Amino acid sequence: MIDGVRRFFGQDDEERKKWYTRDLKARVVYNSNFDLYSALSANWRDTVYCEMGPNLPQPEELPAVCSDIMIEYTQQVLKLGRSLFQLLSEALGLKADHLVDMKCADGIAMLLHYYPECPQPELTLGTSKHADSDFLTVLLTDQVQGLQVLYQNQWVDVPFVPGALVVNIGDLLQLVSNDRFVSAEHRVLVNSSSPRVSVACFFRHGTIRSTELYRPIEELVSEDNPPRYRATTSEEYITHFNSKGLDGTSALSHFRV
Ligand SMILES: O=C(O)CCC(=O)C(=O)O
Ligand SMILES: [Fe+2]
Repeated sequence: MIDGVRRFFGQDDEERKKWYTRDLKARVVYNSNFDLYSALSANWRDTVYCEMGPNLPQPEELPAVCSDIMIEYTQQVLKLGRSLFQLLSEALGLKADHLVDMKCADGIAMLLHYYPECPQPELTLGTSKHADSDFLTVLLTDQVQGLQVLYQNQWVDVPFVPGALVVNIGDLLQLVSNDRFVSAEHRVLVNSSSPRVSVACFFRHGTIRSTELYRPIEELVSEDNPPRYRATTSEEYITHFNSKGLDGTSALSHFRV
Protein backbone atom coordinates (compact mmCIF):
# COMPACT_ATOMS: atom_id res chain seq x y z
CA MET A 1 0.00 0.00 0.00
CA ILE A 2 2.84 2.36 0.91
CA ASP A 3 4.47 1.56 -2.46
CA GLY A 4 1.18 2.46 -4.16
CA VAL A 5 1.21 5.89 -2.50
CA ARG A 6 4.84 6.37 -3.53
CA ARG A 7 3.92 5.41 -7.11
CA PHE A 8 1.14 8.01 -7.19
CA PHE A 9 3.27 10.85 -5.84
CA GLY A 10 6.28 9.77 -7.93
CA GLN A 11 4.40 10.46 -11.18
CA ASP A 12 4.95 13.53 -13.36
CA ASP A 13 3.05 16.69 -12.50
CA GLU A 14 0.95 16.21 -15.65
CA GLU A 15 -0.25 12.76 -14.52
CA ARG A 16 -1.02 13.91 -10.96
CA LYS A 17 -2.71 17.10 -12.17
CA LYS A 18 -5.52 15.02 -13.71
CA TRP A 19 -6.76 14.29 -10.18
CA TYR A 20 -6.36 17.79 -8.77
CA THR A 21 -9.55 19.41 -7.51
CA ARG A 22 -10.77 21.69 -4.72
CA ASP A 23 -14.26 20.16 -4.91
CA LEU A 24 -14.25 18.10 -1.72
CA LYS A 25 -17.24 16.09 -3.00
CA ALA A 26 -15.42 14.73 -6.06
CA ARG A 27 -14.86 10.95 -6.09
CA VAL A 28 -11.08 11.45 -5.87
CA VAL A 29 -9.77 14.70 -4.39
CA TYR A 30 -6.09 15.44 -4.86
CA ASN A 31 -4.79 18.69 -3.46
CA SER A 32 -2.53 20.33 -0.95
CA ASN A 33 -4.28 21.54 2.23
CA PHE A 34 -8.05 20.91 1.90
CA ASP A 35 -8.44 23.92 4.24
CA LEU A 36 -6.06 26.25 2.34
CA TYR A 37 -8.53 29.14 2.33
CA SER A 38 -9.85 28.74 5.91
CA ALA A 39 -6.87 27.68 8.05
CA LEU A 40 -4.54 30.29 9.51
CA SER A 41 -1.47 28.49 8.17
CA ALA A 42 -0.81 25.91 5.50
CA ASN A 43 0.51 22.43 6.21
CA TRP A 44 3.47 20.85 4.41
CA ARG A 45 1.48 18.01 2.88
CA ASP A 46 -0.28 16.79 -0.27
CA THR A 47 -3.20 14.36 -0.05
CA VAL A 48 -5.33 12.12 -2.24
CA TYR A 49 -8.77 11.63 -0.64
CA CYS A 50 -11.27 9.02 -1.79
CA GLU A 51 -14.50 7.61 -0.36
CA MET A 52 -14.04 3.84 -0.65
CA GLY A 53 -17.22 2.62 1.10
CA PRO A 54 -20.01 1.72 1.55
CA ASN A 55 -19.79 1.54 -2.26
CA LEU A 56 -16.37 0.51 -3.51
CA PRO A 57 -15.29 2.55 -6.55
CA GLN A 58 -14.51 0.80 -9.82
CA PRO A 59 -10.74 0.55 -10.45
CA GLU A 60 -11.03 2.93 -13.43
CA GLU A 61 -12.35 5.66 -11.12
CA LEU A 62 -9.04 5.58 -9.22
CA PRO A 63 -5.45 6.46 -10.21
CA ALA A 64 -4.20 3.48 -12.23
CA VAL A 65 -0.85 3.24 -10.40
CA CYS A 66 -2.55 2.41 -7.09
CA SER A 67 -6.18 1.44 -7.87
CA ASP A 68 -5.82 -2.32 -7.26
CA ILE A 69 -4.01 -1.94 -3.96
CA MET A 70 -6.45 0.76 -2.78
CA ILE A 71 -9.34 -1.66 -3.31
CA GLU A 72 -7.60 -4.65 -1.78
CA TYR A 73 -6.31 -2.68 1.21
CA THR A 74 -9.79 -1.21 1.84
CA GLN A 75 -11.30 -4.69 1.93
CA GLN A 76 -8.75 -5.75 4.55
CA VAL A 77 -9.25 -2.62 6.65
CA LEU A 78 -13.05 -3.09 6.53
CA LYS A 79 -12.58 -6.57 8.04
CA LEU A 80 -10.28 -5.19 10.75
CA GLY A 81 -12.68 -2.32 11.41
CA ARG A 82 -15.56 -4.70 12.02
CA SER A 83 -13.56 -6.52 14.71
CA LEU A 84 -12.43 -3.24 16.28
CA PHE A 85 -16.01 -1.91 16.45
CA GLN A 86 -17.14 -5.19 18.02
CA LEU A 87 -14.46 -4.91 20.70
CA LEU A 88 -15.27 -1.23 21.28
CA SER A 89 -19.00 -2.05 21.62
CA GLU A 90 -18.22 -4.68 24.23
CA ALA A 91 -15.94 -2.24 26.05
CA LEU A 92 -18.95 0.09 26.32
CA GLY A 93 -21.03 -2.74 27.81
CA LEU A 94 -23.13 -3.02 24.64
CA LYS A 95 -23.81 -6.07 22.49
CA ALA A 96 -20.91 -6.80 20.17
CA ASP A 97 -22.68 -5.64 17.00
CA HIS A 98 -24.02 -2.37 18.41
CA LEU A 99 -21.63 -0.01 16.64
CA VAL A 100 -21.64 -2.13 13.47
CA ASP A 101 -25.48 -2.01 13.46
CA MET A 102 -25.25 1.78 13.79
CA LYS A 103 -23.34 1.68 10.46
CA CYS A 104 -20.06 2.84 11.98
CA ALA A 105 -18.07 0.15 10.17
CA ASP A 106 -19.05 0.41 6.49
CA GLY A 107 -18.47 4.04 5.51
CA ILE A 108 -14.76 4.41 4.82
CA ALA A 109 -12.61 7.11 3.27
CA MET A 110 -8.96 6.70 2.36
CA LEU A 111 -6.39 9.49 2.61
CA LEU A 112 -3.02 9.03 0.95
CA HIS A 113 -0.66 11.56 2.47
CA TYR A 114 2.71 12.71 1.13
CA TYR A 115 4.88 14.99 3.27
CA PRO A 116 7.78 16.26 1.11
CA GLU A 117 11.11 16.90 2.78
CA CYS A 118 11.09 20.44 4.10
CA PRO A 119 14.07 22.84 4.07
CA GLN A 120 12.90 24.57 7.29
CA PRO A 121 10.93 22.00 9.27
CA GLU A 122 10.91 24.14 12.43
CA LEU A 123 8.72 26.72 10.66
CA THR A 124 5.83 24.45 9.70
CA LEU A 125 3.94 21.23 10.39
CA GLY A 126 2.96 18.32 8.16
CA THR A 127 -0.44 18.17 9.82
CA SER A 128 -1.39 20.59 12.57
CA LYS A 129 -3.08 19.55 15.82
CA HIS A 130 -6.48 17.90 15.32
CA ALA A 131 -8.67 14.97 16.28
CA ASP A 132 -10.05 12.94 13.37
CA SER A 133 -13.46 13.71 11.89
CA ASP A 134 -14.71 10.12 12.03
CA PHE A 135 -15.53 7.24 14.38
CA LEU A 136 -12.20 5.49 14.07
CA THR A 137 -9.01 5.81 12.01
CA VAL A 138 -6.72 2.99 10.94
CA LEU A 139 -3.36 4.54 10.05
CA LEU A 140 -0.47 2.97 8.17
CA THR A 141 2.80 4.89 7.95
CA ASP A 142 6.23 4.37 6.46
CA GLN A 143 9.31 4.27 8.71
CA VAL A 144 9.88 8.04 8.71
CA GLN A 145 9.08 9.49 12.14
CA GLY A 146 6.71 12.44 12.46
CA LEU A 147 3.43 11.47 14.14
CA GLN A 148 2.90 12.80 17.67
CA VAL A 149 -0.01 12.34 20.05
CA LEU A 150 -1.03 14.80 22.76
CA TYR A 151 -0.83 12.96 26.09
CA GLN A 152 -1.24 14.80 29.38
CA ASN A 153 -0.60 18.07 27.59
CA GLN A 154 2.73 16.89 26.14
CA TRP A 155 3.50 15.94 22.54
CA VAL A 156 4.72 12.35 22.52
CA ASP A 157 6.32 10.66 19.46
CA VAL A 158 4.40 7.66 18.18
CA PRO A 159 7.20 5.20 17.34
CA PHE A 160 7.17 3.41 14.00
CA VAL A 161 6.70 -0.31 14.59
CA PRO A 162 7.19 -2.43 11.43
CA GLY A 163 3.96 -4.19 10.51
CA ALA A 164 1.86 -2.29 13.05
CA LEU A 165 -1.09 0.02 12.43
CA VAL A 166 -2.05 3.02 14.55
CA VAL A 167 -5.72 3.19 15.58
CA ASN A 168 -7.20 6.52 16.64
CA ILE A 169 -10.57 7.20 18.24
CA GLY A 170 -12.28 10.00 16.30
CA ASP A 171 -14.71 12.74 17.33
CA LEU A 172 -17.86 10.90 16.20
CA LEU A 173 -17.08 7.95 18.49
CA GLN A 174 -16.53 10.38 21.36
CA LEU A 175 -19.95 11.90 20.55
CA VAL A 176 -21.93 8.63 20.36
CA SER A 177 -20.14 7.22 23.43
CA ASN A 178 -21.01 10.41 25.35
CA ASP A 179 -17.32 10.96 26.24
CA ARG A 180 -16.66 7.35 27.38
CA PHE A 181 -14.11 7.27 24.55
CA VAL A 182 -12.10 10.40 23.94
CA SER A 183 -10.77 11.29 20.49
CA ALA A 184 -6.98 11.40 20.22
CA GLU A 185 -5.41 14.76 19.41
CA HIS A 186 -2.39 14.38 17.18
CA ARG A 187 -0.17 16.16 14.67
CA VAL A 188 2.62 15.38 12.22
CA LEU A 189 6.09 16.98 12.13
CA VAL A 190 8.13 17.23 8.94
CA ASN A 191 11.86 16.85 8.46
CA SER A 192 14.56 18.05 6.08
CA SER A 193 16.02 14.68 5.11
CA SER A 194 13.29 12.44 3.70
CA PRO A 195 9.70 12.59 2.51
CA ARG A 196 7.11 10.74 4.58
CA VAL A 197 4.13 8.72 3.39
CA SER A 198 1.04 7.57 5.28
CA VAL A 199 -2.40 6.10 4.60
CA ALA A 200 -5.29 7.00 6.88
CA CYS A 201 -8.56 5.06 6.61
CA PHE A 202 -11.41 7.05 8.16
CA PHE A 203 -14.49 5.12 9.29
CA ARG A 204 -17.29 7.57 8.59
CA HIS A 205 -20.02 8.22 6.08
CA GLY A 206 -19.06 11.00 3.76
CA THR A 207 -21.43 11.97 1.02
CA ILE A 208 -23.22 8.60 1.09
CA ARG A 209 -25.78 8.06 3.86
CA SER A 210 -24.59 11.36 5.25
CA THR A 211 -28.00 12.30 6.62
CA GLU A 212 -28.05 9.55 9.28
CA LEU A 213 -28.40 11.19 12.72
CA TYR A 214 -25.78 10.46 15.36
CA ARG A 215 -26.36 11.17 19.03
CA PRO A 216 -25.12 9.76 22.35
CA ILE A 217 -26.19 6.08 22.51
CA GLU A 218 -29.35 5.65 24.60
CA GLU A 219 -27.87 2.87 26.76
CA LEU A 220 -24.98 5.16 27.74
CA VAL A 221 -27.05 8.07 29.02
CA SER A 222 -29.20 8.37 32.12
CA GLU A 223 -30.69 11.03 34.35
CA ASP A 224 -27.35 11.27 36.18
CA ASN A 225 -25.38 11.19 32.96
CA PRO A 226 -27.37 13.18 30.40
CA PRO A 227 -26.38 13.47 26.74
CA ARG A 228 -23.42 15.81 26.37
CA TYR A 229 -23.92 16.35 22.64
CA ARG A 230 -26.81 17.24 20.41
CA ALA A 231 -27.69 15.00 17.48
CA THR A 232 -25.87 15.69 14.22
CA THR A 233 -25.42 14.14 10.80
CA SER A 234 -22.03 13.20 9.43
CA GLU A 235 -22.62 15.77 6.69
CA GLU A 236 -23.17 18.59 9.22
CA TYR A 237 -20.20 17.47 11.29
CA ILE A 238 -17.82 17.12 8.32
CA THR A 239 -18.97 20.45 6.82
CA HIS A 240 -18.23 22.12 10.15
CA PHE A 241 -14.85 20.36 10.42
CA ASN A 242 -13.84 21.28 6.87
CA SER A 243 -14.92 24.91 7.09
CA LYS A 244 -13.05 25.35 10.36
CA GLY A 245 -9.97 23.60 8.97
CA LEU A 246 -7.05 22.30 11.03
CA ASP A 247 -6.84 25.40 13.21
CA GLY A 248 -5.92 23.53 16.38
CA THR A 249 -9.37 23.85 17.99
CA SER A 250 -11.86 21.04 18.63
CA ALA A 251 -14.59 20.50 16.03
CA LEU A 252 -16.58 18.47 18.53
CA SER A 253 -17.06 21.28 21.05
CA HIS A 254 -19.44 22.92 18.53
CA PHE A 255 -21.94 20.08 19.17
CA ARG A 256 -21.69 20.04 22.97
CA VAL A 257 -24.87 20.91 24.86
O1 LIG B 1 0.25 11.15 8.48
C1 LIG B 1 -0.07 10.74 9.60
O2 LIG B 1 0.64 9.98 10.26
C2 LIG B 1 -1.36 11.20 10.23
C3 LIG B 1 -2.38 11.73 9.28
C4 LIG B 1 -3.59 12.25 10.00
O3 LIG B 1 -3.54 12.62 11.14
C5 LIG B 1 -4.90 12.28 9.33
O4 LIG B 1 -5.02 11.88 8.16
O5 LIG B 1 -5.87 12.68 9.98
FE1 LIG C 1 -5.52 12.65 11.97
